[in-house]
Amino acid sequence: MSSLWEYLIIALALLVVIVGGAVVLLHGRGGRTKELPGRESTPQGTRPPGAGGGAGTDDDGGVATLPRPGPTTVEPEAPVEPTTLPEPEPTPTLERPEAAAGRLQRLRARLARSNTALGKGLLALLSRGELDEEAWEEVEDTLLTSDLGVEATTELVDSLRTQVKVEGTRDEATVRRWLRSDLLTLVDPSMDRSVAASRVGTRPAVVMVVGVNGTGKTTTVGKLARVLVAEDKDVVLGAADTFRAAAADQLETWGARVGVPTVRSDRDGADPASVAFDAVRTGIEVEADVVLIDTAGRLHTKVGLMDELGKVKRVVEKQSPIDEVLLVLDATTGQNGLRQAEVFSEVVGITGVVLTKLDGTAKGGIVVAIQRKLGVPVKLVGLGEGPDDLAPFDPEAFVDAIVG
Ligand SMILES: Nc1nc2c(ncn2[C@@H]2O[C@H](COP(=O)(O)OP(=O)(O)OP(=O)(O)O)[C@@H](O)[C@H]2O)c(=O)[nH]1
Repeated sequence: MSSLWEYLIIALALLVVIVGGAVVLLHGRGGRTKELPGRESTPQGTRPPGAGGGAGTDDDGGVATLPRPGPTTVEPEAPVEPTTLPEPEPTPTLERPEAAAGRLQRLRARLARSNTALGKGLLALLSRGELDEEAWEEVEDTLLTSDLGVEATTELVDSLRTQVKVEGTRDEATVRRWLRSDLLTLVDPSMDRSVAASRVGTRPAVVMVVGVNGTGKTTTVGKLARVLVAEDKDVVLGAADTFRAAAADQLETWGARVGVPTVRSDRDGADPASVAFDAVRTGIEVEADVVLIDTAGRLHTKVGLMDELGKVKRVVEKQSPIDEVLLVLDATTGQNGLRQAEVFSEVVGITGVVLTKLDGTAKGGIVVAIQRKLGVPVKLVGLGEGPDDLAPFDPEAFVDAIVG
């Protein structure tokens, strides 16, 4: 009897060992999945947005079911492909911007398209048979609609009246000559229209670009960088428009196309003064020729925003003087542009004007009105949305485009 018990105990012990071994084996194969470093596990019951129910996941996010394998077929062995190295990443080719000189000649047609109407209208009026008071009033009206301003219009009409009286002849060629010469005097070719873009002693030149919303500031900074790169300048861009979310990206893209670095903050709404400060510091460190600072568009009537602009300027000046403050004005806004110019000038002291969107307006007379009001020259004009559609302002080419 006791030997029967002994056999039973031994058999039980063997059973325990066999079952235990089987459990350990099964667990070791399928119980744990190693997480790839850096891959995040998705909390149960949640799914990243846009992730569909792929293999292994049912649409309700419940129990995963794997697709059933079909009948096993033995595939013939695939021929071994010769190993090819991956194609090297192409080096981004930098664009070569068009030289600045002569751009206005190329863009003259765009200027002329809208402004020759003015020139033609004037020529037709002036060379017509009888120049009575009514005709002179028409000349005045035509000039006023071009945004030349009352003062400049009066001067021009007076001068033309005198010439008609003194010389008598009024054939078209003569009248065109008068008009060209008088307009040129008003536009004032003697003004210095160069943009400060060369190192001053041991530091880069610093240019700040300001203006109301949507006038084309960011675009202008990008285009100006191209003008300067074409002149072999080393440029650094500062994205101090931290208000409009896409402005820094937009500026960075402009810079990258011509190999120009952009200093920016990754945070929307960052302090624009500190970005501007960093940009100038970078410009000093990398020994750039010029630092161009883009600022957020702001209404000249908002005191708080104008104060902020004053602060940007003061903070930059703790590190380096600002050599140029360019006011970007949309030529199509007409007389309101003059008021903007006055206020910006009071707050940050404008040294030059960039007149954008001159391609879409017959109001070229604003050039004269602004220069007179502020005493600062129009230095650059925007004549389209193309990357090289910003040209140094050339008074002669401008007047020629008007009088034909
Ligand atoms: N036709 C034409 N369009 C221009 C010219 N300059 C700029 N633009 C366009 O004007 C629009 C506004 O330009 P942005 O550079 O974004 O203006 P911004 O002043 O930086 O705008 P905010 O940052 O909102 O103040 C864009 O669509 C430009 O392509 C120009 O000379 N001619």
